[in-house]
Amino acid sequence: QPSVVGLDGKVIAVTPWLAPIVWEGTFDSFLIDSIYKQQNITIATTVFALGKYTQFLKDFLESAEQNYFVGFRVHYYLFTDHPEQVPAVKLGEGRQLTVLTVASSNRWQEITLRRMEKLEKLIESRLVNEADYVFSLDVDTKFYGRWGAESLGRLIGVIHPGYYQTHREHFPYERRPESQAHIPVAEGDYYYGGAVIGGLVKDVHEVAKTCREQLDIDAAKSIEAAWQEESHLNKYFLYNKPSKVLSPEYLWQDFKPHTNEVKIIRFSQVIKNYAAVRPNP
Ligand SMILES: CC(=O)N[C@H]1[C@@H](OP(=O)(O)OP(=O)(O)OC[C@H]2O[C@@H](n3ccc(=O)[nH]c3=O)[C@H](O)[C@@H]2O)O[C@H](CO)[C@H](O)[C@@H]1O
Ligand SMILES: [Mn+2]
Repeated sequence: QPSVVGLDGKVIAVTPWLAPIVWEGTFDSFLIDSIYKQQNITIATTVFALGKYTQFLKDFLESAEQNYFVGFRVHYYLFTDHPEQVPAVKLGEGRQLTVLTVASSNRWQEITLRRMEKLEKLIESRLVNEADYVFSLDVDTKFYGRWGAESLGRLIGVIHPGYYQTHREHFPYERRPESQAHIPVAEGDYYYGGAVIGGLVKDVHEVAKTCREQLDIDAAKSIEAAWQEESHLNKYFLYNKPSKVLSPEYLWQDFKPHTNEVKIIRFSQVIKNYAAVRPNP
């Protein structure tokens, strides 16, 4: 199992398959932005806000405008069942937001896992023509620090902040062999968070399509993986390694105390009252 933090307490900045792990101090932000700016790219960003999760949109969008790909062309695609609740947030130059209305659901598990299918279809219908890169992000989040072109690459996953020092036997992977998301106990590199998926449009399409197909096979057998699409994403990344891995700086949790290795918190899950925001327990 690859380490994320060494025995000396220093962070590890490369995976065993030679993909960078992005940490503060490993890149020159000005240089890396200027390289990608020359390519005149568009970064599509999908975000879902169904039911009571529309309450997270204002902070998500406002903090993204301050921190997320500042100076780049960013196109948010916002899926919601309450288009009237989308807040008016002033966007910077070159940035736009498209609201896409979707059906409501009374199960949070269904909402989160259906994102794969919606992402797959959106890429087919629009993103192939409208964007170069795409990120799918959780909405119950806030940006606190820079998130720029250092995060770009062919296929991007993020190390979940809750498990970066956990032995893989204890990762919450799906363990039932009947599920397509099954990962045996002696396998696994990292535990990736479902809150961030990114990369080239074509490569993210492959992730979304594969996970949607695997979710469908499970559903036909009435199996739902331990952490829904996150479990299927972890399975996908085990056999299709990300070309770049984002450190937990790119996915923190507000309730987690700061640690020495994480020098900057860039993106973090806000504290939420699950019972109050989700449609079902
Ligand atoms: C930090 C992290 O990696 N979080 C993952 C984790 O729990 P989380 O507790 O972060 O899941 P969550 O409740 O935030 O749901 C994921 C996302 O689905 C959307 N949503 C969900 C419920 C709802 O009523 N309305 C709505 O819009 C919303 O965009 C939300 O951000 O596991 C989930 C699958 O079980 C997802 O893989 C999440 O990405
Ligand atoms: Mn979340």
